[in-house]
Amino acid sequence: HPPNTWRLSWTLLPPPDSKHIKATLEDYDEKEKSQDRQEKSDDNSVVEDEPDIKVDEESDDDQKTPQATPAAPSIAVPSFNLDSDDSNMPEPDTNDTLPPPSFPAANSQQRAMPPPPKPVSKPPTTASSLMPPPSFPAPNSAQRASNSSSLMPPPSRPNRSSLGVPAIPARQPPLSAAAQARAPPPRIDTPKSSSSKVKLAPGFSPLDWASLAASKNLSNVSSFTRVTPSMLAEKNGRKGNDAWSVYNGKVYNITPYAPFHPGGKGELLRAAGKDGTKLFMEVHPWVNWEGMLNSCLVGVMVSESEGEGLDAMD
Ligand code: HEM
Repeated sequence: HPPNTWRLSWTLLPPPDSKHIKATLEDYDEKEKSQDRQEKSDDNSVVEDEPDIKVDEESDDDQKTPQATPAAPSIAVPSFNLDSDDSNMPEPDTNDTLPPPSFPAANSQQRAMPPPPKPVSKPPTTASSLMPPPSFPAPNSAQRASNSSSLMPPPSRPNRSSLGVPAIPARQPPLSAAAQARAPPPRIDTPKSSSSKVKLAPGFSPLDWASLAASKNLSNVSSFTRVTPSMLAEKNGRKGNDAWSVYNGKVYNITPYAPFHPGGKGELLRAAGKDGTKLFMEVHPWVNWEGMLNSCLVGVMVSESEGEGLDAMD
């Protein structure tokens, strides 16, 4: 870095003086000529002196760009010299001074390696340099030169049927507008209500039945009865007779309950005069018939002989 005083000396330079510049230039030319003569005499060469090109300095003196000349600074500028014997500066110990480090290190392997090979051909600088990179493996690679069968094809998709997955039916091409107009409207299957409940008449709701059944005995028999199959068959709800049904061995008079049956009177009377346990359990095994029909209990189912015997005993 130049000393800061340089900047100062430039600012303190006197204004350019054409006479001073001219004198300096002439002095410089004289010195150069004397040097040339000295060199030529030393070489003993036969080369003739080059003709001096004379420039009419007087004519275009005013048009020349003023040149600055070194001038002595008006103030004392301290000078520094690395070679100077400065007692204030610490003397470098030449024994401890190491040569500047070089890279790579002298004992490294990298230094022993040969320089990288120079590219054979210059990289293209035209539009071809914008081409996509070469495919992999390279066309001249050993991998490509070897048997191409070593490159396995991608695995095929597993057969859906082998995985136990039902095959998806192929899509049909969309119908044209005319075909759509001719075609019947798409059938939208509304989910059929699985309920077969009937609309009960007012005053025949389950709550109405509960209150009625709790109020009185609806069996229409004077006492607990042993019902034989022949007796049961007569109570089928026809000809003004009550309808009796057997559920799990117990005989119930189902006639008072018929208008309250959510599944309808007809459904209930299918079991009239019979054992309705199987039908009942097929439709609604969760229904607690014992609690609902307690007031309708007639008796228990007995065999024909048992009924007779009991009657005889009575
Ligand atoms: C005395 C005996 C019976 C009693 C106490 C009884 C009672 C009931 C009750 C409480 C329901 C409503 C069930 C619910 O909402 O989940 C019902 C529904 C029904 N019951 Fe009975 N039932 C009897 C006998 C029968 C018999 C013998 C049949 C048929 C042969 C039958 C056919 C039906 C049907 C079809 C429904 C409509 C089920 C539905 O769609 O939700 N019931 N019954």
